[in-house]
Amino acid sequence: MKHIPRKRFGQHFLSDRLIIEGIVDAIAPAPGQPMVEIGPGLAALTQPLVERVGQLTVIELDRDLARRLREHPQLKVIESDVLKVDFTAVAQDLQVPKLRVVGNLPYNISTPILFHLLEHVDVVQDQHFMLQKEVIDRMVASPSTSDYGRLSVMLQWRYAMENVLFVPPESFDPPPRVDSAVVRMVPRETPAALPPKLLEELVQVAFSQRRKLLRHTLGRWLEARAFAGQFDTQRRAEEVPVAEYVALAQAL
Ligand SMILES: C[S@@+](CC[C@H](N)C(=O)[O-])C[C@H]1O[C@@H](n2cnc3c(N)ncnc32)[C@H](O)[C@@H]1O
Repeated sequence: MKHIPRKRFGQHFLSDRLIIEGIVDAIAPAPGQPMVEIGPGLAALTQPLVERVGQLTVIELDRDLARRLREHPQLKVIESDVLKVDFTAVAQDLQVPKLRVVGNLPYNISTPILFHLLEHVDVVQDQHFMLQKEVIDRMVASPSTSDYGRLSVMLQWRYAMENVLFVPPESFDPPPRVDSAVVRMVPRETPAALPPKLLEELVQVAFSQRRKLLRHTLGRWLEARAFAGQFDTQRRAEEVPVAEYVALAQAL
């Protein structure tokens, strides 16, 4: 039976064969690799991926799609909201130290998914995600650009990232209203040790009023914490490189 795409699940199914091949090539799956796909949908990526890896774990929220996927003998289907999936437990179940995570993500929850996976970064080998191009622009942005913000700092601290493929709306059925792209995210091997929640709070305060100088926002926050170190607050949040935010969080 034909599946009617559900808007509330962000269902835009890939239909362009060349783009699908391009994404699979960018992922470069190899036999036996432990891989997890988020939101397999109608299996546009799932099928070529599983042909190369042999076995694949997929996470799908839509009950009808999950039922179809369960008929595939090489798939292990987790029928769940991805935000509730414990990726560390998935790696333990598969008895592997690290997972490769891939997916054409539902765009309405792409940022929460990225932050959820950040909590499980220790069991991730790499991530390849299709997202709104505008979100990827923010993820990989450099300081002193309008795209540079909370997402850039929180992710660049922990991952090396690159935009690997542009994907136009016509590549999907139904087409989304925005351009898309594929990002490769590789966890950094020796990240600075610090509590992520502290960095998150600091960065949120810094970017709360991005047009103002930091002395009005972060400066006050640092004063309240009796911070006695050196940090130039005569700048705007977007002028501060990731390494300086990380060093400040470490000094607190
Ligand atoms: C953009 S579609 C991609 C479908 C397919 N991978 C493709 O490329 O054609 C997003 C998929 O994620 C699923 N999905 C939406 N919200 C989800 C959630 N919270 N957890 C897991 N899967 C979800 C949708 O049902 C849909 O299959």
